Amino acid sequence: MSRPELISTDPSTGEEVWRGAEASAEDVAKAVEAARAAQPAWEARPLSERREVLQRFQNAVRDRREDLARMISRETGKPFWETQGEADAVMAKVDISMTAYQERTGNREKDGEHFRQALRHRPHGVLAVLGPYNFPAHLPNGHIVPGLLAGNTMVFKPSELTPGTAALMKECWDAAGLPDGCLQIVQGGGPAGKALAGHSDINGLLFTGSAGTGHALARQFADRPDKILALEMGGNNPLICWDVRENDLEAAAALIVQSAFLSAGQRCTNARRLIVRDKVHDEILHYVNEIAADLIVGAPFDEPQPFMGPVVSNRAADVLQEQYLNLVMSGAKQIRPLERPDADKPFLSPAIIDATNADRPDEEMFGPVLQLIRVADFDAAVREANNTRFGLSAGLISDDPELYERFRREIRAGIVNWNRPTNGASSAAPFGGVGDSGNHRASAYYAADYCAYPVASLEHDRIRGEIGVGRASYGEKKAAE
Ligand SMILES: NC(=O)C1=CN([C@@H]2O[C@H](COP(=O)(O)OP(=O)(O)OC[C@H]3O[C@@H](n4cnc5c(N)ncnc54)[C@H](O)[C@@H]3O)[C@@H](O)[C@H]2O)C=CC1
Ligand SMILES: O=C(O)CCC(=O)N[C@@H](CCC(=O)O)C(=O)O
Repeated sequence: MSRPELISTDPSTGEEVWRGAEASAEDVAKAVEAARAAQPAWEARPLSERREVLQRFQNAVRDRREDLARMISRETGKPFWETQGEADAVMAKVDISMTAYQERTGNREKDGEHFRQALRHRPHGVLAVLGPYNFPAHLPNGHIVPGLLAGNTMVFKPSELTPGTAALMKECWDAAGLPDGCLQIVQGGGPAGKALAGHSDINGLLFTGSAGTGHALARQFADRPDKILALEMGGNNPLICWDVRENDLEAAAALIVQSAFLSAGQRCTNARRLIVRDKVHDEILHYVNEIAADLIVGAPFDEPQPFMGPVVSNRAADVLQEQYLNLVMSGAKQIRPLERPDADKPFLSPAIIDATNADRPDEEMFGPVLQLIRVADFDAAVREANNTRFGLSAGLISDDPELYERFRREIRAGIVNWNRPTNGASSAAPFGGVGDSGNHRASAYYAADYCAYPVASLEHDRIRGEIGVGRASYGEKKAAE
């Protein structure tokens, strides 16, 4: 029986980018079976050999850096300057994961008087990875590299919007000599993801995507405490701007614009809510508006390069327009409207809306919309910042270090920044959130933790056994000594 086709298209032109077959449930089962068959030999290889494969993968990505960046730009619409950065992040992940593996999950032995204590780590076995579209190479790679390094084999289902990027990454692994079966790609959307997540022979699932899908997966895994489930989900991220000196206003506005509109607002770490002191910060708004008006929105390979491209699809643009309209209808005031110059294309302008007196649903608006919220004092600002079921990233822009001390202590989020954008997190630090942003299995530097489990041992080279207190002859033995 022929399989349904999966086609990815360039959001900025509508042109076809990649075409292939969508995996059926049987294909998913075969992929898991192949990964299972390959796992013991991969784990048995010395760590040095697994590291060499990873380093060859890094070289293969270096050789194809531009191809990879082009493919990501074509499938997502992200500007070429940005996707070259994503290709670099893919390469950088290898060294960072090797350091993290040693530091977080390395082996240790300690000799005592009566026995040796050892701590070693073992891979879980076969791990499934479900990837998002917005960083289709870097984020799944952030699970795959540490997973393979720890000795797992992996089955990766990329986003249905970015199959070509996953296929190209696989070519890099093949060029690196990763043994057959160690990384299986299954292409498809929700149904393929469900089949993979529900397969009885995976040992765990590493997910990056929306909170809605993450909740569905948590329900699917509810009765499987034996399987590892790492959920990296979205946010409704706050950025407080407070007590900024006159001279710093323009710089503050640049931080706000970058936080809100980088990647056309399609980063989980983008600021969604800008919280300011009632009336006082109108100058900031003036600068934010001025910079936002100056941002180039364009196709990925345009010259000069755009600041941001389209959102990923017409469907995504429709959803955002609807969410925006709902805010307007519920009382929000437009400061910069959300515009879509061509109704058949998903290019959106950066939008700012005063939502202070609106009914604001605590949902992630995954696009270039920044909601302004005015409050009376800093207590109210922090309360508003924490007024969300999510807790991924949060930022404070202020010249006052004491305010930052308070903010850092009182805010609930996994990424908390001061006078830096809310996005652009480092892979050399843990990356994850609280609330509906994750399930306490931070990724990036801490990905090593969910890719292996600890085994603690008490050991002796020779057999030494004795029953002491409680054995009838113990007293006599003691007396004889
Ligand atoms: N916390 C983090 O590290 C990050 C979170 N994200 C979040 O990801 C979202 C954007 O990515 P999307 O691709 O739109 O997310 P999504 O949740 O729609 O899809 C993610 C993956 O799950 C699959 N999937 C969808 N429904 C499924 C189901 N019922 N069962 C199994 N698999 C299913 C998709 O095919 C895709 O591979 C945003 O919410 C963003 O905040 C994105 C990047 C980083
Ligand atoms: O996973 C890592 O290595 C670091 C985290 C990271 O790259 N975060 C990015 C965006 C991820 C996203 O929003 O999709 C960032 O903080 O900008």
